[in-house]
Amino acid sequence: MSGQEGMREDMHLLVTGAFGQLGQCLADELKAQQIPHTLLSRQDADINDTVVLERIIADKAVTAIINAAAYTAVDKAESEPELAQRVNVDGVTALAKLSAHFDIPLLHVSTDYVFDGNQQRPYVETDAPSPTGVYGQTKLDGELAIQRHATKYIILRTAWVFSEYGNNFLKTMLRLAKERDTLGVVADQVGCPTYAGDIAKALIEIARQLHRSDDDHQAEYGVYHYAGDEALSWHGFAMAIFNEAHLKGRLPKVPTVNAITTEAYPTPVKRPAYLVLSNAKIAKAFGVCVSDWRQAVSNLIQLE
Ligand SMILES: NC(=O)C1=CN([C@@H]2O[C@H](COP(=O)(O)OP(=O)(O)OC[C@H]3O[C@@H](n4cnc5c(N)ncnc54)[C@H](O)[C@@H]3O)[C@@H](O)[C@H]2O)C=CC1
Repeated sequence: MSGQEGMREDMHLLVTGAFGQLGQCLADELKAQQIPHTLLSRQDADINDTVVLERIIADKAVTAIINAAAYTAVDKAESEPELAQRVNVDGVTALAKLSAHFDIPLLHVSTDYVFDGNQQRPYVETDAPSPTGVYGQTKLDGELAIQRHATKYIILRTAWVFSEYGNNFLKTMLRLAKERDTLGVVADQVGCPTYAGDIAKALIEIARQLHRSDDDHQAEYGVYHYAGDEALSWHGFAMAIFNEAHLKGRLPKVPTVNAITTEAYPTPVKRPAYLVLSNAKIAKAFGVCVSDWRQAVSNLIQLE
């Protein structure tokens, strides 16, 4: 557990799941912006542990919760649905109840996988969810639990998250490119790469705006989409990474990347074919910048 005190107004943000990919980007950003906060990893406090969380929220005078904790193993969830349910539904329900109890906003992160990807246009927040696997279903059930138990909430659905932390597509591709001359990458699934650092910035900016909003009725609580500003296939994403790494002198040779089909790369959960999230609602409500993922890729490769 760690925190910072007294740098800016009386806002104090509690981050759960603080040692995940997004959690670590939130930690970096909160420190950089000198915003008072408390970081809780799973070891510090399980999101199901209401008694511990209640004490921390009261002791620290927390003004909003940002939940970056989740069960995120999309395929594994098919064989351990109880575990996914415990975190993504039961734990999120506990946080929603705490949000209501303390009358503080809950900013929660959800996924594009609440949709089936069968639509031919970008998904807006009012499109009907239709998850294709256990992970997506538990994330949707978590959203519904928040809507049932809390009134001050932001549910931010995002997609294809990458960063300097944890395991993600960017890191996997850079590793594979150093090991192999030829790769096969799926070319018939389209989505929006999103830098976790940009999600962190967006969440903090929203928390700040909600905190400043004197009149709760003006606060734009609800469901939002937030994803990268340009959609492309995994194959296109891999090529963008390799070309940038090569340009920056971090990859001597761009490997041959064969475009393969979803059928040729079967996974326990069938991935959506076209899952593009519209950022229009969040841009209008909070004025946050969409994630410029190409810039983020370039910055991260520089750090390699
Ligand atoms: N990674 C991706 O591509 C995408 C992620 N998302 C969502 O973004 C959010 C953040 O994802 P990542 O940072 O990539 O995930 P991650 O798997 O890197 O981090 C999740 C963190 O939650 C913690 N956690 C798990 N169960 C917990 C519990 N019971 N109590 C407290 N902490 C617990 C884990 O220890 C881990 O540190 C999640 O809500 C995820 O569903 C949405 C779309 C795509």
